[in-house]
This record gives sequence, structure tokens and C-alpha cells, in this order.
Amino acid sequence: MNMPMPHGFQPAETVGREAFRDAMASLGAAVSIVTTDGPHGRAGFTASAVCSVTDTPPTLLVCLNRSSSAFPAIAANGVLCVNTLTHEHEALSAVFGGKVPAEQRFSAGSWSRLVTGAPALDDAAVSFDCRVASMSDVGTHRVLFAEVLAIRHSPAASGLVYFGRRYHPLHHGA
Ligand SMILES: NC(=O)c1ccc[n+]([C@@H]2O[C@H](COP(=O)([O-])OP(=O)(O)OC[C@H]3O[C@@H](n4cnc5c(N)ncnc54)[C@H](O)[C@@H]3O)[C@@H](O)[C@H]2O)c1
Ligand SMILES: Cc1cc2c(cc1C)N(C[C@H](O)[C@H](O)[C@H](O)COP(=O)(O)O)c1[nH]c(=O)[nH]c(=O)c1N2
Repeated sequence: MNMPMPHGFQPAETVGREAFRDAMASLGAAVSIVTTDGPHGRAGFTASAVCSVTDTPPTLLVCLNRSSSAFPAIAANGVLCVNTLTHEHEALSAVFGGKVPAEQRFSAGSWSRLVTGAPALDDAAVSFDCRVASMSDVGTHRVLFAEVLAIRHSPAASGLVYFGRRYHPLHHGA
């Protein structure tokens, strides 16, 4: 029996990349800069595909395009730091989102180290210093499951959300 399609519904087999991206533009997401450093070099990229997985053990997931300049270093070093941005970091997000060559990115921002040696952004809302516990490839991306070894937190900091293909500041109590 043919059921009527609800308004706006598209069967899965007809959803292409552009339709998926248009739909994803309706999801607001926090913006982070994910970094690494170690024997395989320093690298970083802007990420919105970051999610809490479990608190036992404390674990984040990060989805990284395997064609990204940061991919070889992050995959081989096996450590990463998720630095979640504030409303003051819009320009820094663009730097690590492809606007600046990879080797020049860290001259923007002030960086230190926590436990793993991956660069932690000094004025981030929060930094999660992690070791990569496991990973899995899905399509173009690698899903990194990252166990959190150390946290540096600025509870009063504002936030930065990417929604509708642009940045939006978030403020406490607003
Ligand atoms: N998860 C990702 O890999 C991801 C997320 C956001 C943006 N980007 C990249 O940043 C640039 C600007 O993005 P935009 O948001 O202004 O416009 P866009 O139309 O390229 O993307 C819209 C939304 O679709 C999703 N998306 C985009 N590319 C994706 C990919 N390759 N795999 C999975 N999801 C993806 C994201 O949620 C993104 O916000 C593009 O080159 C885009 O590919 C990648
Ligand atoms: C707001 C926003 C959010 C994301 C991105 C971009 C921007 C602007 N990019 C793309 C990623 O940052 C970009 O591909 C690289 O930094 C630029 O590629 P190269 O480092 O030059 O190869 C991105 N890439 C990825 O693999 N996973 C992600 O979650 C995101 N999220």
C-alpha cells in the first residue's frame, strides 16, 4: 500500500550530499579546534562534529575528514585536544577551518600543554586533553573515540555556535 509522504519527507535513497548538508545546516553545534602534537607533527582543524559518548570512562567522539591536512598527524600521534571556542574565537575558527595554511595556524592564539602534549588553547571555554582509545572509518571520515585524560575549564566563558552556516555568540543568562 502506498502511504502518503509527510510534507518535507525524502526517502533515504534520494538524499544526496547537498540535501544532507542543507539539512545539517539546521543543527546548531558548538565549535572546537582539535589539535595534536607528537612524533608525527603538530596539526589542528576546526570541528563541529564533536560529541560526548560516556562519562565512564570519560569519552568524546570527533569526526575527522580523512582528506584533511590534520588527519595523518592526529591518526598517528594518537593524542588530541578538543578546545571548545568562545564568541571571541570566530577568526581563530576560520584560521583552523581552512583559511590559513596548516603550518601557519598556530601563530594565531596562545597555546600551552596539559598532559598529552597536544596544544591547549589558553582562553578556550574548555579544553579536553585526550588519548585516542579507538577509531572507526565511516565514509569519508574517521570517527575518533577519545578518552579524556585532563580538563581545563573556564566556567564563566561564553560560547560559539555554528548554525545556518554562520557563527552565533552564546552568553550566560542570555
Ligand atoms: N563534519 C564535517 O566534516 C564538517 C562540518 C562542518 C563544516 N565542514 C566543512 O566546512 C566548510 C563550510 O561548511 P558550511 O557549514 O559553511 O557549509 P556546508 O554546506 O558545506 O555544510 C553544512 C553542514 O553540513 C555538515 N557537513 C558539511 N560537510 C560535511 C562533510 N564532509 N561530512 C559530514 N558533514 C558535513 C555540517 O554539519 C555543516 O555545518 C565545508 O567545506 C564543509 O565541508 C565539515
Ligand atoms: C565551523 C566548521 C566546522 C567544521 C569544519 C569547518 C568549519 C569552518 N570542518 C572542516 C575543517 O575544519 C577543514 O576541512 C580543515 O581545517 C581545512 O582543511 P585543511 O586543513 O586545509 O585540509 C570540519 N572537518 C571535519 O573533518 N570535521 C568537522 O567536524 C568539521 N567541522
